[in-house]
Amino acid sequence: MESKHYDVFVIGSGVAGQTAAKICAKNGLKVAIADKQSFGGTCAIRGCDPKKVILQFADIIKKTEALKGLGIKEIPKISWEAIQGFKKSFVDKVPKGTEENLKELGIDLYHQSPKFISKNEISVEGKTVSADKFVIASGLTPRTLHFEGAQFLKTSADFFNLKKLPKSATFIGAGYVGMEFSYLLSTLGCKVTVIDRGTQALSQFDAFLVEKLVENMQKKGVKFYFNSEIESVEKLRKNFRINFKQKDKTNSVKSRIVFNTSGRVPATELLALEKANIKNDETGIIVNEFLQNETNKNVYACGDVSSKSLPLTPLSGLQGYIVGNNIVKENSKKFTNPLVPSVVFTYPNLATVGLSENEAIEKYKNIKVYKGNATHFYNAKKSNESIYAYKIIINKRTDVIVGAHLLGSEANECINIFMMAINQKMTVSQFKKLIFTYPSYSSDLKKMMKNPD
Ligand SMILES: Cc1cc2nc3c(=O)[nH]c(=O)nc-3n(C[C@H](O)[C@H](O)[C@H](O)COP(=O)(O)OP(=O)(O)OC[C@H]3O[C@@H](n4cnc5c(N)ncnc54)[C@H](O)[C@@H]3O)c2cc1C
Ligand SMILES: NC(=O)c1ccc[n+]([C@@H]2O[C@H](COP(=O)([O-])OP(=O)(O)OC[C@H]3O[C@@H](n4cnc5c(N)ncnc54)[C@H](O)[C@@H]3O)[C@@H](O)[C@H]2O)c1
Repeated sequence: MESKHYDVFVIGSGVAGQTAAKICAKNGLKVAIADKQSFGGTCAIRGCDPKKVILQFADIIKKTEALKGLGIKEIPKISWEAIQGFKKSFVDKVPKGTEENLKELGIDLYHQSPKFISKNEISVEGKTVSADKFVIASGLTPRTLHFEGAQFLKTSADFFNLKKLPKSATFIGAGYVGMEFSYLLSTLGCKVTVIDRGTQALSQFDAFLVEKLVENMQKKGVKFYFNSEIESVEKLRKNFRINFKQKDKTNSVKSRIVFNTSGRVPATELLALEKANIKNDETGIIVNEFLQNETNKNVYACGDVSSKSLPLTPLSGLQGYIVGNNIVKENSKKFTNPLVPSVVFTYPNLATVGLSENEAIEKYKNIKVYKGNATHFYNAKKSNESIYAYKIIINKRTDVIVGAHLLGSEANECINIFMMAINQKMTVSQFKKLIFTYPSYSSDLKKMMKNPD
């Protein structure tokens, strides 16, 4: 077998792997990167970016629906084929652009999953390749479900390749992916069912706001089943029948397509980590504050696959940057959990940053909560929005803002203002002294902190 040696071998060409690889190459190291799929990673090809291209059409429908009869005569009709074509115009460029970019930096590319064969060797494309350092940045992959008929389930990656809009769809899992896609399909006219084993959708988000979002989707015809365990999926002539147990009651729904949106797990299965003594568990590759594996110090992990990650793009980029720097200048940077805002791109969006109400009680004991509906605010009224709500958490002793949770059409942008306020440890009175543009949604944030709950 042919053999080769690199200073750094990176597994995975998403934002985390690319960032680490580029830093190493720019600092004169001999670098290779392998991906088993098209180069570019989840966010750019099968995640955030193509999703946002498609979602904006659903958002336009929602906005115009609210203004129908108030100036809008007809709700725009969409062409799924044209939307997919527009989305493709972004996605199709990614693999070639990514590869060219990496090659220009002198990085060697491999198009296969490598397998570790020893602590510092892998086998890939028929070669034995050794390296001084390895970076594992292989991301997450959909969780495998184990009931009868699970082979019929589609994944989020399949969603992006739907040739036509299904008449009906079922989502197993009401997390980020299940909620964003069910909002999208239901708005475009598909009959949607969502089944989750938990007690609520989006368990990481504030229950008061999630309930409002779910109620709103229910009003638009989305059916939700919580506390439900799937028993089997049967293939019928045109449809699938999804059989599930809700508490002790057996139930079933039929739909044209069924998506597994039950979460994503670390993509490590193909790597034969045990051959290199790389400790991992269900949270991913176990790493220390330098994002270095403790059982094999020549291995770093960054992005979704690292045990210290939250699966969000900005965090993957940050971790890739830290790993790149720690390889170039031995362990010069520590990963300390930054404040990470997050948003579910339904309409309205659901956004969060900082502490939840319970976390704040645990940490500070005495807290103040500003909570309520903002549908009477001018911004909501002028767009005839029927859902706009908030919960903002304050440390009562210091008056410092410690958490913010927003449900509104511009929550995805407004949450960043709270991210900065929390980062700066701003008090409510300092926040209220700032001048914001008017009548912007950000100016509503000051109004939200008027009367504590
Ligand atoms: C549908 C969807 C929507 C999302 N929307 C958002 C959003 O709006 N905002 C946000 O912040 N985040 C979003 N995310 C999460 C975001 O996409 C990830 O956090 C981010 O892409 C992780 O980057 P990464 O580099 O760690 O991993 P990835 O981008 O997943 O890259 C990992 C790469 O490794 C490759 N790989 C895997 N196994 C192997 C192997 N054995 N050998 C070789 N290569 C391998 C994969 O093919 C992939 O290219 C979304 C995710 C999904 C699925
Ligand atoms: N807007 C965004 O930033 C965005 C969008 C999509 C994904 N993401 C990232 O990707 C990650 C994965 O998202 P996701 O939606 O795949 O997972 P998730 O963890 O957000 O949600 C999974 C849901 O499936 C349910 N579930 C699990 N097993 C089940 C079963 N057997 N039957 C029924 N329900 C089951 C869980 O209770 C949960 O509600 C997220 O954590 C997020 O960080 C982010």
